[in-house]
Amino acid sequence: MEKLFIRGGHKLRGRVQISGAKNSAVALIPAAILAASEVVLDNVPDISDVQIYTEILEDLGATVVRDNDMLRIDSSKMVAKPMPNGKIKELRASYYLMGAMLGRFGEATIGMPGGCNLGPRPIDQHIKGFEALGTVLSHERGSLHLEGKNMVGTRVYLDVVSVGATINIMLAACRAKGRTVIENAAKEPEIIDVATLLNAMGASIKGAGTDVIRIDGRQELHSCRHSIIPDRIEAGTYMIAAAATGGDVVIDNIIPRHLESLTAKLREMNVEIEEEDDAIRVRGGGDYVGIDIKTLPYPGFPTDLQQPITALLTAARGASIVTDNIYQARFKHVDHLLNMGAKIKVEGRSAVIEGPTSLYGARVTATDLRAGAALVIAGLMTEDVTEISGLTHIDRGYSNLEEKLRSLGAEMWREQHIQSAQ
Ligand SMILES: CC(=O)N[C@H]1[C@@H](OP(=O)(O)OP(=O)(O)OC[C@H]2O[C@@H](n3ccc(=O)[nH]c3=O)[C@H](O)[C@@H]2O)O[C@H](CO)[C@@H](O)[C@@H]1O
Ligand SMILES: C=C(OP(=O)(O)O)C(=O)O
Repeated sequence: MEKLFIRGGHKLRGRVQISGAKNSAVALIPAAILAASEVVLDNVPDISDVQIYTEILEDLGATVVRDNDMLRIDSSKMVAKPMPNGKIKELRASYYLMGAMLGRFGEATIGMPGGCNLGPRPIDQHIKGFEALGTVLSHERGSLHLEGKNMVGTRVYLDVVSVGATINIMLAACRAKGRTVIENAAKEPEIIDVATLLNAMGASIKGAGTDVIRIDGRQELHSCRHSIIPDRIEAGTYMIAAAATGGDVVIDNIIPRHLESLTAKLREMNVEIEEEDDAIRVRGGGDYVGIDIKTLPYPGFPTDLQQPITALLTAARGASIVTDNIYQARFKHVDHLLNMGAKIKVEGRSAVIEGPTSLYGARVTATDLRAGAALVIAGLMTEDVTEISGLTHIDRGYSNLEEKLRSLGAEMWREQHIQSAQ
């Protein structure tokens, strides 16, 4: 088992380059199979979710070649084999193979997706969309079988604003006959990125980024090359880390507009922020005041930054209340922050943070991806050593985390530990 050690007490300084977005990459890779020819993606992050996705496509007969941050996906020899659990369970975004395989082959047999355990994560809205398009669903030995050889465009109203359902329905609808309209669609930048790729492949998608998306189905999609948008959650994590250490960091290769909700909240706390065209400079170290945060679908405050900002709020004067309106159980990081000296109470969907407290090093575990990010930030805030296990979660979503943080002055290293037999 690998562990990450962080010796805190260093102010982060310098510039950091943000990688391509995880939540785009894991949708664009399956989207690429809608063309039975080569699709090239640039700015692909070096994260385990991408690696596992690559292996899933290879298991299905595709050829995937990685060259630094470029990925060539040739799915011309791909076949519609069943995809039982195993790798499918290792990430959330494997659910996109439902829409993508339906679009490409008119059928899919797939196990249930995994991803971070944040409380219930149903996929009823994905299913609602597939059924509305004329897909017939059945259960086969723990897998879901979708049969949709004659999908016909239709109107789908999402009862819950869902990133995954919006993208999944878009993927299937690209190959359905006629027009599909998704109402109450999610508006996240990653959805625009997927629509941009699909349109470059010959699809006709209008309205991505608004809550009504219109898709006119096409018989065939073709090759193209596409560069993935910057990861706003990775960028936000570095912004918070810069503020948390009282540092001075320029976060490069980003779209500042995608981070407006975080920028506004950091300013409210008294963090100094300057926006440039494709960069943000964060200068910390002032007298931070406690604030309230409510997570919401985009353009609201992202749930994926709720855990990292909770670590920072331990340094703010007074009480802060962080409410997660998207996931009811996204508070597993709190117990570990308590072990590091934080004063936090979880009440229902909210965490109430009393500050300022001085955090100290402890042995903690990343229970999920952004819990891991919160603990890394907390570790940077201490004056001593923090030992973090559960690194497979962190590796799902952060490209070269240690390398990037070390280049900003952090002191951190990984060690292999043999697990003792109990
Ligand atoms: C791979 C990926 O892109 N993951 C992101 C995606 O997850 P994911 O696509 O799973 O999240 P959704 O936007 O679908 O979920 C939003 C809310 O809707 C609920 N829901 C969702 C679908 C459904 O069929 N029924 C239903 O009730 C979920 O339980 C949740 O409460 O968006 C989340 C919300 O921004 C982010 O935290 C994740 O990082
Ligand atoms: C929840 C997340 O990821 P996933 O949906 O892939 O589990 C995340 O990126 O914070």
